[in-house]
Amino acid sequence: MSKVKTPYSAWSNIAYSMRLHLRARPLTLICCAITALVGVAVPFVNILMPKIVIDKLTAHVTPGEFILSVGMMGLLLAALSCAKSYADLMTNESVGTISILSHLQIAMRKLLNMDFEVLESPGYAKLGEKAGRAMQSNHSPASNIPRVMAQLLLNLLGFLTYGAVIVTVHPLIILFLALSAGMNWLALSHARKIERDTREERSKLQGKLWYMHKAAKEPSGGKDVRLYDLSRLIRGVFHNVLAASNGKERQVATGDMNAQLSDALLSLIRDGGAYAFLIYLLLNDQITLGNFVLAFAAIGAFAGWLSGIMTHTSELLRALSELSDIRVYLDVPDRANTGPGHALPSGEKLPPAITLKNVGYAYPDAEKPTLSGIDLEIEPGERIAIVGANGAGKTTLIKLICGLYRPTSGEITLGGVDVARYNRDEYYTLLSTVFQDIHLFCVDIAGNVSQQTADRTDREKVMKCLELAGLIDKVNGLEQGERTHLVRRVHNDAIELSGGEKQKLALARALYKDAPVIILDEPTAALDPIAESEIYQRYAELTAGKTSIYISHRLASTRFCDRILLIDGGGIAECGTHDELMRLGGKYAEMFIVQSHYYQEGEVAEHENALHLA
Ligand SMILES: Nc1ncnc2c1ncn2[C@@H]1O[C@H](COP(=O)(O)OP(=O)(O)OP(=O)(O)O)[C@@H](O)[C@H]1O
Repeated sequence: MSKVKTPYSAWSNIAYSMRLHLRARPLTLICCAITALVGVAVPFVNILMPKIVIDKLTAHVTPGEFILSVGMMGLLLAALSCAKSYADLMTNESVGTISILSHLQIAMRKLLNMDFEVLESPGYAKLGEKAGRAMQSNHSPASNIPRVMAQLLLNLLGFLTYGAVIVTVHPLIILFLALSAGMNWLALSHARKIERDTREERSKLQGKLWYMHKAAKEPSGGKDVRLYDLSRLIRGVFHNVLAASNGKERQVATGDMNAQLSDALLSLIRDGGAYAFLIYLLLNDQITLGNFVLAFAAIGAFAGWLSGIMTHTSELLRALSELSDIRVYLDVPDRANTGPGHALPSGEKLPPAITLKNVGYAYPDAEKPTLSGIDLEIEPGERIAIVGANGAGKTTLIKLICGLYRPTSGEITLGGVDVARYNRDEYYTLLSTVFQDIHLFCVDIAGNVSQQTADRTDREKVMKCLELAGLIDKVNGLEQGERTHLVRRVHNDAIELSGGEKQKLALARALYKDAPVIILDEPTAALDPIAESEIYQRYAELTAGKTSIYISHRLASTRFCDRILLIDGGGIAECGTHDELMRLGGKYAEMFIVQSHYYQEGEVAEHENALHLA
């Protein structure tokens, strides 16, 4: 998948984030606004108190009036502090969590429904890693946009309020403060530029580190790591990537540190200068003592508001760019037709013909197509076998027929209609498939066969399919029978199936679906010879009244098909019945003869008879 340019403006990201929180919990946004408003009101009342006390004392007001005004201020302060605590608690607890859970929900929906071709592409996986880092922690900037905005608003309000106080004392002070703030902004911009420029590279390096960490946790790879003594090699690679990643992170941290240092230095000069000027004004009777106290406190806090504006602007920009990563990942468009489609052919006894016209397919970023110029007509009810060397393109071809891939050239039709015109999910109802990589779900055996909830599962049919697939003895031997859970990571009482048993379960699943087209990609590769032979003997029964497509490396097992296709050189190199291909004396005949040497003649003949009986 090619790199996607971010199509989202800062405003669009802000609106997106607000909508997300508004939909999930509007109260959180209200609390964010309270945090900003009260966050500035509390310190303001705090700095106003000494001025009021001094003004009242110097004005010699009555004790009653003094207690009333100070008491009112105290009450106001207490009420504001309570509101602030509540709002802070709400925003701290909710904002990150809401963002993560909402994104997880959107991602789940997307991942379960998106085009398989995109899901499988490494480009999309990388987008996912980048987005994952931004959306998985409730401390990540992207998860905290409303909070960062509230903090920015708080600092802006503080800046304006305190600025107004300072301006009323003397406008020159504010000018001086603003000038030094500008210089500070330049230092912070430089730090942010470093962060932005290194972002892509840092993300790639972190992706590699996480990939290696994830791979180290996989028991399947763990075998090879131990038996081939790979740990030193892997640690070496990991160490190099880690060093490169640390280098980049240090670059960013140095930029941040320089910005902080310059902030501290400038604050010192700025505040020192402003205080000196204020003392000069007081000594020359140009301001009252009350205003001196107020402005003195305001100048001290003003620096905090200024650096708050800069820090939170910078954080917001970073959060918005992280949010773009998340949105790019979640918004990858689907090409498949998920809306209303052409009506599926119905009423026919047999499934409709599947036709491939000059079909070609190149994997994303591949130098040359894996398949090209494929012309094929699969007749209704025909039994097709696909054979060929490793990597010839057999699985790719069936994924094209399944609609999991879209041809990069040519067209595939079902009943004369381009399959892209059917609604994707309706088209999938026509297919029962067993692929080489079998995925079991964390439900019971019956649910894994029916792919339905327990109340919608036909248990009798499940048992029948398990019997046809050769798994019934195993299931009957289990204490909980077909109600036994699978996937031990999820259920403590689950059982683990062997490779061959998984394959039988996948076949039972395909049989339960009972779709008009059955597609099997090496469905017996992990089966023992007796189980494999039983499947061959039942093949006619299993595929009766259906179109079937069957990939196998066991050439003897493909002889019971109506037609055998040999895939070679990116196309159909040979096509015909077993006898026709043997007479042709081409690659199929060569492969068959080589393979048959490993079987005793009698065994092959016996096998052949069994298949013809089926
Ligand atoms: N997801 C993918 N991305 C890129 N290239 C792929 C992908 N899947 C397969 N290929 C490439 O396409 C070619 C055909 O692969 P395919 O899986 O269709 O072969 P096959 O004939 O089924 O092989 P086997 O007999 O080993 O199962 C191979 O060279 C493989 O490297």
